[in-house]
Amino acid sequence: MNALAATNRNFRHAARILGLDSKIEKSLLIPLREIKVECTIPKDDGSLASFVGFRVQHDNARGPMKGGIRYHHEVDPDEVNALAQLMTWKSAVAAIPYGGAKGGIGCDPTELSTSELERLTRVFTQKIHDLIGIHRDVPAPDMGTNSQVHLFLYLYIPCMHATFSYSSNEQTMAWILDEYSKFHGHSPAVVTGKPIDLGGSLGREAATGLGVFFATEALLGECGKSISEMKFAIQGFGNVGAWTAKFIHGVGGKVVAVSDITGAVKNPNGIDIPALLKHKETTQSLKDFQGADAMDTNDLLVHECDVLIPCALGGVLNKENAADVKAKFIIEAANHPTDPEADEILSKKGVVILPDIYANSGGVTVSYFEWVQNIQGFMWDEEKVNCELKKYMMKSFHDIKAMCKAHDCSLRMGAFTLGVNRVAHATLLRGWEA
Ligand SMILES: NC(=O)C1=CN([C@@H]2O[C@H](COP(=O)(O)OP(=O)(O)OC[C@H]3O[C@@H](n4cnc5c(N)ncnc54)[C@H](O)[C@@H]3O)[C@@H](O)[C@H]2O)C=CC1
Ligand SMILES: O=C(O)CCC(=O)C(=O)O
Repeated sequence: MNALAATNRNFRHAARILGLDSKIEKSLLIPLREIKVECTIPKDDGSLASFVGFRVQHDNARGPMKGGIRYHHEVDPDEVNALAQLMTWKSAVAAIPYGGAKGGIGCDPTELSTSELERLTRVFTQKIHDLIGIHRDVPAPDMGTNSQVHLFLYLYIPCMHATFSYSSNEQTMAWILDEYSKFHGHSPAVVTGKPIDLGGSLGREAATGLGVFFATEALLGECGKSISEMKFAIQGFGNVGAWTAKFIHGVGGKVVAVSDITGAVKNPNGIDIPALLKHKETTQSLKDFQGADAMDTNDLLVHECDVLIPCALGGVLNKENAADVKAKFIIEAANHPTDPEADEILSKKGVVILPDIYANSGGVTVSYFEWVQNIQGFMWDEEKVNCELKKYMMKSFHDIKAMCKAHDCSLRMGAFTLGVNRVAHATLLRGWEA
């Protein structure tokens, strides 16, 4: 089932549980605006290349629209539409004053040079700059816009030509900020997840992983268990996967398997995550890591473990593999990793699934803190950011549990009913339902 059909199905199920009026149900389902732009850039070899970019602005009843921008070869309008809708419910679940949006460009960022990526990002920003804005739509990082970009500074010193290399994880957001500011004046709050030197927030880089960690702790605690007694398998070792693994390893949780696009590794006694991070940083790959055995990447999702954390693509858990999943808990750090058919199979097996619109909401929550700091012109310290994040994650977990109790439903429907109800209420208060 495609991402949009799956998201719509979950929304309709929640609308039924809440007994929403059909007019308001329809108005919440249809996105406010769908933008499609062609971005043509000169490649480094002088040839021209065109890429299609999307920004879907789903809903703004609760505030400016908010959501990441993804660079991936599989980006398509339906998927961006689904991800934008998920952002609306996610912001509402987290109780932050935003609506939902998402963007993407159909490209393989690993095939583009740094200067080609910069040109592409700037052209995309030129095409959408009048439709985004501090109080309108605030982009952020997502898959492929988090990765390290290496910038080379050439510094000429007499008798010596020295090359200095600088790398940044937040470079894509810095380019968007710079390009947008050419049209509208310096506007740090137009984008979040940007470098600290340009007004980024301390703690934003780790925030989604830290939020996943707090969410996991809350769920396991509710079941009388703790992270330190559990075995984890993690799919994806980018921004979200790597930080999640680091936090889990930090409190004694055993990460027994990790995969990314380059391969997969396993160790039943637990992988040394700091060593794996160092290996990845040096080689850009999980291959040839000495502290674990190589395994087939396709086996990661069905690997022997207590807790499975997908941190990469959508739709990875489906009717083909759901019956073989060994984990008792699934924490959805990725967006829509579980399609509805898999959801049904896993639920019948008694697997507890913590849904994406709660589990990965740490990223957008700290994006909100970043936006607030930019608007206030006052920077928080990292301890304040992390303490506030914990408070938000705990509060929404309890709010979701209350919905589950009230409607006798799964955690996914608890989160969906919580989010949809808050957006429906804001819509009614504004008088938009007609
Ligand atoms: N970055 C953020 O703040 C947030 C991200 N998310 C979601 O988390 C997921 C991951 O995002 P990021 O970590 O930011 O992206 P990223 O680009 O930093 O990392 C993605 C990771 O997935 C791996 N990957 C790609 N295809 C794979 C495959 N077929 N098998 C195994 N691994 C594969 C990549 O190698 C990389 O390690 C996405 O679903 C994203 O929408 C959700 C909330 C916030
Ligand atoms: O940080 C943000 O504003 C949005 C992050 C995002 O795209 C997501 O939660 O899926």
